Amino acid sequence: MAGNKSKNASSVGSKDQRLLRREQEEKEIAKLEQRAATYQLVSGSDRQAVLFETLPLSKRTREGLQKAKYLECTEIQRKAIPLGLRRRDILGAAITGSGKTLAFLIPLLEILYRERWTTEDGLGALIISPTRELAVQIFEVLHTIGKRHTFSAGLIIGGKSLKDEQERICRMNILISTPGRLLQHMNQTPGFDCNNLQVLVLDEADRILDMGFKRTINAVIENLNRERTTWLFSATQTKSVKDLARLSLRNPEYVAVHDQAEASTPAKLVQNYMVCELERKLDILFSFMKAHPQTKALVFASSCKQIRYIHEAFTRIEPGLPLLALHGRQKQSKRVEIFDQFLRNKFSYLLATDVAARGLDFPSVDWVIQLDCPEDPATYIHRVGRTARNNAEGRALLLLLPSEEAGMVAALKEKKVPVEPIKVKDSRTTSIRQKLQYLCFQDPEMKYLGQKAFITYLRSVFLQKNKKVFDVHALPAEEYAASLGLPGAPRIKFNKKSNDKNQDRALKRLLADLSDSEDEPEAKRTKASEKPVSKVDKMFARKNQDVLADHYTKLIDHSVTTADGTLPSGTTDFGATLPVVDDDDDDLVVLKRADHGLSDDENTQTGELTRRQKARLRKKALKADLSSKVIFDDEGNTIHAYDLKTEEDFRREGDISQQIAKRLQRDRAAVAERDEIDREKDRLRRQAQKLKRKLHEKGEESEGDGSDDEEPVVMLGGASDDDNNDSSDDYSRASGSERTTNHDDSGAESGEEVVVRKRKRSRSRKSAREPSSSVDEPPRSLQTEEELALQLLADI
Ligand SMILES: Nc1ncnc2c1ncn2[C@@H]1O[C@H](COP(=O)(O)OP(=O)(O)OP(=O)(O)O)[C@@H](O)[C@H]1O
Repeated sequence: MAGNKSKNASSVGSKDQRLLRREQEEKEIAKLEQRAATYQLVSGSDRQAVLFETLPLSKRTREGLQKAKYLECTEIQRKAIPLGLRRRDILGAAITGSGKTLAFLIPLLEILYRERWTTEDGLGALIISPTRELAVQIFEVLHTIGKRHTFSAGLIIGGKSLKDEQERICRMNILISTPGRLLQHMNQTPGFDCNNLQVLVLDEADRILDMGFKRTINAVIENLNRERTTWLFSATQTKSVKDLARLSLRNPEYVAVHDQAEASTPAKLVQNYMVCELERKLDILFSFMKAHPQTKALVFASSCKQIRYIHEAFTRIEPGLPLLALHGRQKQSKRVEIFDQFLRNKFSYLLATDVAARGLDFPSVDWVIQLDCPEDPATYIHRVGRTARNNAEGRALLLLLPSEEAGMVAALKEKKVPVEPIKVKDSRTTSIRQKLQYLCFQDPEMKYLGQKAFITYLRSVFLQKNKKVFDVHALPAEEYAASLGLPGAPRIKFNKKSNDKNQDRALKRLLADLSDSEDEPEAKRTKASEKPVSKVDKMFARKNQDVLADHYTKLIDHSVTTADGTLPSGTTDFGATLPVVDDDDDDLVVLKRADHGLSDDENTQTGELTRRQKARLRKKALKADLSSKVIFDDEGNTIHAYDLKTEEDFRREGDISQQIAKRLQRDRAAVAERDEIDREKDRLRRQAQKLKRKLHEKGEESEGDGSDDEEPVVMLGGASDDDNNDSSDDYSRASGSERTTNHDDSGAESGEEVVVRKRKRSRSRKSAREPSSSVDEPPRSLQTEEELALQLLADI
């Protein structure tokens, strides 16, 4: 009784507490609404450092920030948060590493809090990220600062079971997702409703809005309500009116922190470029790594295949190097593992494609090395932005080919990127060519990787739009191949018909294939889902290329031509070892059908006729003599099967009505005879089937007559020579196996052979149970009966 009393008292107490808390929160929300409006007025001209404490933020958010030791706003936060709190649409642009993530996460939490959002209200905020890794990172920041809030948040990035996600997704208040997976849920998850959405955030907005995601994002936006608030953030923000119209932004505020700044890259980032020949790139990279063992660096290359090759080769040459590799062709679990490892490592080199170029916040990266020229200044800015983050120092090195220097340096300067040239010290560069050659010679797998790296690099250069910077014909293919340790340059033929449209399509594919985030599903889904790798890739997926080489040499044209029909400079014919075959118009390489050197005339002279020639002869013969049925001999000569009788021939044979009567009589007799045969066949077939049934029953009986310790093993499969060899005979005989050949009803061998093996056969028991046949009819063995049945069936 007393216990009940105290229970009641405590439940009343907690109810009171809840009510009290609710009341306090209501008061807080009212105050926050008011302060947010006033704060905005004051903060416009305020250039002083701003503490999070002073912003009109809820107690829960402030506690989360304090716990994570975020005390003072960065500039983009100072400018964007107040606007966000007022639910204005925002276009936020600020240099890499300047804190854009908090600039949207804080107001997002606040808006939902002020809306008193609960699980029942469904999805309140949606953040879209171009890559899985970035989505994970945003989720972690949200988790850190939103700890005190009660919203449910989910990460939807693919690479996991769709079903598991489907179960959770409908309960989420905040979702962080990659575009493709999000659309998949919009299409496939019942009850996933985004109609109540309050805030939509596109992180790395220019990337999400570019052609790689265009159709996906358009489809996603169609599923969203228009009354939402939309925020776009990036270090290289889009100002395209078209993009903004697509998102139905309402009078957006453009918050650009570094617009007036001297540089569009972090102030403490030292940036250099080095001009070097293509064939020296790996030597330079290797020498750099040897000279800087205690460094945390990110190395960017254009394609997954290059990353794989360099990673594999360098770890074999110098096993002590702390090397990691990250690219979009890895499994999600592997990607997460590598990401975490690089995050934790103090000294390490991470070889990566552009999957790591945007947004990722690895702590204390000292160097960013760009082995291959980036696609454009925006990509450059994001790549180098992995270092010198949040006011820290950092260094960036860009390797440029002589043909790329003028165009790229000019483009970078135009985008306010202060990059200075430095020279390679030959004396400090070690050549690893011989080591790579040895590796490729020793291990076909390495050679195969090298060939793939070669092809994808050339392809990436060919597909680049900016032809002022990227000139595939200026590449020294043979020397580059040698620098990868290959015995020669794989032959590539560039398609003449490659126009702008084709180039666009190909570039889309390249984006999926090379820069390769699996979260760039559009390119994958548009074509790549049916065609996940190009024909070139498939070709190179063959590991026995050398075996095929001779054959393919005949199939391909030996004159390597380029788009303008000339030989690319420095390209040599190494096609025999590495034929590249592709007949897609928009693909980089095409197959030229082989001229087998066999002309019709030559063949005729040899006296052998091709099938086509025979067909032609037949056609000719038919045309020449349509009145007679002709058949053909092997050489295609016509033979008249029968000649038509003329009326005169017919009359000469006697009275016409008599001839007809005779003919009828003959036909009737033939029909009767045929009927008799059919009846007999029918009888035999029934008899055979009956016999077969009996046999079957007997067979089952004899199989089943073993004791419990009998263990039949049934193996099904086509008869092979091996089945007749000694060992298999031994096996079957010694173990008392019986071999029967299955036949179909027509008596033909079905090709399916059943070997029934019994480990133990109790002969005594079997004979005891076998029905004793009548005395005058000796018992027919299973085999004899079967043979009889088969004979009967064959007769039919
Ligand atoms: N107010 C702050 N005080 C201290 N550190 C902060 C603050 N805001 C952000 N940071 C830190 O700065 C780093 C960079 O932040 P963030 O990743 O948000 O940058 P970003 O602008 O989104 O970069 P990118 O353009 O590369 O995506 C992170 O490590 C983050 O924890």
